[in-house]
Amino acid sequence: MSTTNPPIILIFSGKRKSGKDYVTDLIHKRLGDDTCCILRLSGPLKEQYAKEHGLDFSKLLGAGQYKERYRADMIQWGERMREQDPGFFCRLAIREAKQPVWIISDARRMSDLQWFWREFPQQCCCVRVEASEQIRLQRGWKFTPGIDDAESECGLDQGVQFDWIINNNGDAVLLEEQLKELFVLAKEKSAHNNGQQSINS
Ligand SMILES: Nc1ncnc2c1ncn2[C@@H]1O[C@H](COP(=O)(O)OP(=O)(O)OP(=O)(O)O)[C@@H](O)[C@H]1O
Ligand SMILES: C[C@@](O)(CCOP(=O)(O)O)CC(=O)O
Repeated sequence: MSTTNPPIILIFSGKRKSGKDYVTDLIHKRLGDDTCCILRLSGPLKEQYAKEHGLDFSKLLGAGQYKERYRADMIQWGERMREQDPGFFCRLAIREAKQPVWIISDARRMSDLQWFWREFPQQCCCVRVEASEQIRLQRGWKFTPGIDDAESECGLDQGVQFDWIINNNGDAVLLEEQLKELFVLAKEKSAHNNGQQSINS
């Protein structure tokens, strides 16, 4: 069962190898398991795709090259599912969430944001993770036509007013500095939520 009304949802997006997983893992570690959970829209997608194609789900979740071999096909497979039901992966991703702070680590499409805005109009905070092409190349990114110029990577390039833009070019001090306010906001919201829960109980 999920906490259907979390006080805050941080929705992260960013290009391949911008560091979405790195940054969201850092926030998660800092806030702790009781306060915060990471929800990946690609989690249920990869799980189902792995089952149907006899692949290693845990390797699809990792940061290595394995998932890149299947990325183009996974994108198309996921898009066919989304065409039938745009909220399909969003609903699956949040079903077990119990903590007050939800981190969606991988929004890619306007339809993902629209789903969260519609379901949770007061709680969504959109965060963009950015890194230069040079840094992304160093992290193993290679421009791939059909992926890096398609909706999966470019769907949120325009038309979104991000609440936060995090520069993640590898400077740990700068990253920490940028995350300070986010930590404060998340802690405030979760503390307020705990207060509300003890009033209601
Ligand atoms: N600030 C950082 N300092 C050191 N290493 C980093 C930093 N940010 C990202 N990395 C490393 O770069 C690689 C890519 O980062 P990550 O997997 O977080 O990117 P991503 O945006 O989630 O990529 P993808 O969309 O391909 O899943 C990882 O090996 C990660 O550890
Ligand atoms: C298939 C897909 O979910 C892969 C995402 O993998 P990752 O977040 O880059 O590890 C991308 C998409 O949904 O378009």
